[in-house]
Amino acid sequence: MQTLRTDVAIIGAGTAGLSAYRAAKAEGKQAVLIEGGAYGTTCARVGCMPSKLLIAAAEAAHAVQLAPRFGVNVSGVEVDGRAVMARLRNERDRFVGFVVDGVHALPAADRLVGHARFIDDNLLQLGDHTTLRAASVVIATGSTPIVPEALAGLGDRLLVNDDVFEWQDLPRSVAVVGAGVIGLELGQALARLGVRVTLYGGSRGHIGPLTDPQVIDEAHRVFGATLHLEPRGRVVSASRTEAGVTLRYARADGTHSEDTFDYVLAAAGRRPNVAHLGLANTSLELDAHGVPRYDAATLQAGRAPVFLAGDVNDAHALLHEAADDGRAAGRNAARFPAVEPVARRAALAIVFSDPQIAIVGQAHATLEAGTFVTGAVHFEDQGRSRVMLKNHGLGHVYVDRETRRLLGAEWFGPAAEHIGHLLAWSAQMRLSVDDMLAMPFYHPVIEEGLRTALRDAAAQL
Ligand SMILES: Cc1cc2nc3c(=O)[nH]c(=O)nc-3n(C[C@H](O)[C@H](O)[C@H](O)COP(=O)(O)OP(=O)(O)OC[C@H]3O[C@@H](n4cnc5c(N)ncnc54)[C@H](O)[C@@H]3O)c2cc1C
Ligand SMILES: NC(=O)c1ccc[n+]([C@@H]2O[C@H](COP(=O)([O-])OP(=O)(O)OC[C@H]3O[C@@H](n4cnc5c(N)ncnc54)[C@H](O)[C@@H]3O)[C@@H](O)[C@H]2O)c1
Repeated sequence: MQTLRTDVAIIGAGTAGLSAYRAAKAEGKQAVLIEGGAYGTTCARVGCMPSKLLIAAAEAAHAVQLAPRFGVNVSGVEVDGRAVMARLRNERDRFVGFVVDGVHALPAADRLVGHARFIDDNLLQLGDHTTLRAASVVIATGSTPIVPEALAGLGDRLLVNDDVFEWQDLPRSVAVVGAGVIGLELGQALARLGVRVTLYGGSRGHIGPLTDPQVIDEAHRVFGATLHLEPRGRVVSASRTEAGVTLRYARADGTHSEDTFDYVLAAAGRRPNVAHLGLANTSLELDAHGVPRYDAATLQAGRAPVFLAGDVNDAHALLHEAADDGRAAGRNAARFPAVEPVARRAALAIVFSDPQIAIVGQAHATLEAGTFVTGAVHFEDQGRSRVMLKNHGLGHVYVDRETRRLLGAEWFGPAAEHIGHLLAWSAQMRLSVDDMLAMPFYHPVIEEGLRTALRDAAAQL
């Protein structure tokens, strides 16, 4: 057993960990990066990038299916599942390769391999080969998919996102359990690639990250028109049969459905990776999920020299937030005990479904009733969206009654990934609805839909 010392130990070489390592080094401190699994990050290996590659293939298939509605007839179109998955894996491996090369370029002494667990607040054990004493520690261990109890026991018929991206071919049918972000993105993409998909929502009827009841209703209606969506209910049982998995679902209205699929994909949320960290050996106070209580402004756990960055802190679970967290946690860990609050960017989350979803600034559920007005745009008759046969969705902007400032938005419509950025930049610049309406709007563009929503809000003030 070797014993090492460092200023900052970082557990997890994902996006948050890599960013924490660079920040600690930039402060002139010693830092080591500990990885217990494969290098390459969740985002590149089994998250953002492979999911967007699957969606890109699905969009290509969908564009062909839509072509006759423009008067463009196509014949003999088929989805070659093996080719779809081969491109996905090749491109994914390329992205992963860049990350792995970056890690290998770090000084060898700064890279430790092994599963880390705490012996006390400042002492870590790595596998059975190393103990590491650190003046401070950044926990950046990411998260793991949650498998609902009803799906336990399905063996190799149960999938999580990681498994999908290793497929050699597309299966015939998949039940997707959970209509959150992953469920929507992967469920819709698979359906568009010809896989028979049913998307099973949970008991509260959530869809994606939406919290605004009107936008949720519209999303249920629009997705329900093209996807087999069971919006609200509960999976009562799932059992292996010769044909695959038979799933029984109790709808909120008291009726039941039963269907058989090749596979079930668990997309019911993710939990922070804290279970095997030996946190009981530390002085840290843990919440009900076993996650150390920490200060959201400094990312410090209590008064200990321990910081939480990325998915493990259970706050945002987004790539850019993990990178920002890592930077802040790495810097504060290096400067400990002189920790400082971190300036955050305006909140922005995007779902790459079709239509896309963007949540900006304050989500509807976090706003205080009576303090804001809602400006709306319905996309059915929005000019450019209609031209492109993308005229589905509903966008809501929330504007403060007193200051007339943009507070947030829940946007479900075409090009929401771009509109979401305009909205997030406006929210961060603390623009008022009047400032935003004074900006240029070209014709004919989808941004004119944003202007409609802003005008609607302004008219109510
Ligand atoms: C399917 C999917 C699609 C996504 N799409 C998007 C998207 O489009 N846009 C977006 O912004 N976000 C997306 N995300 C979310 C994004 O991928 C995550 O928020 C981000 O990757 C989290 O980074 P992280 O550094 O916290 O965790 P990770 O990258 O998971 O890094 C954690 C690392 O810690 C290691 N580790 C864990 N425990 C230990 C231990 N005890 N000792 C040593 N090492 C340990 C793990 O092996 C891992 O390498 C997606 C996620 C998924 C699953
Ligand atoms: N485009 C992106 O940025 C992107 C893409 C994928 C994932 N992510 C990140 O990864 C996180 C995890 O994604 P996720 O989709 O797993 O989680 P999620 O929290 O977005 O969605 C999980 C959904 O499953 C439902 N659910 C829970 N238990 C259930 C059950 N037993 N049966 C049916 N439904 C159930 C929940 O109500 C919720 O709607 C996201 O919150 C997001 O931050 C981001």
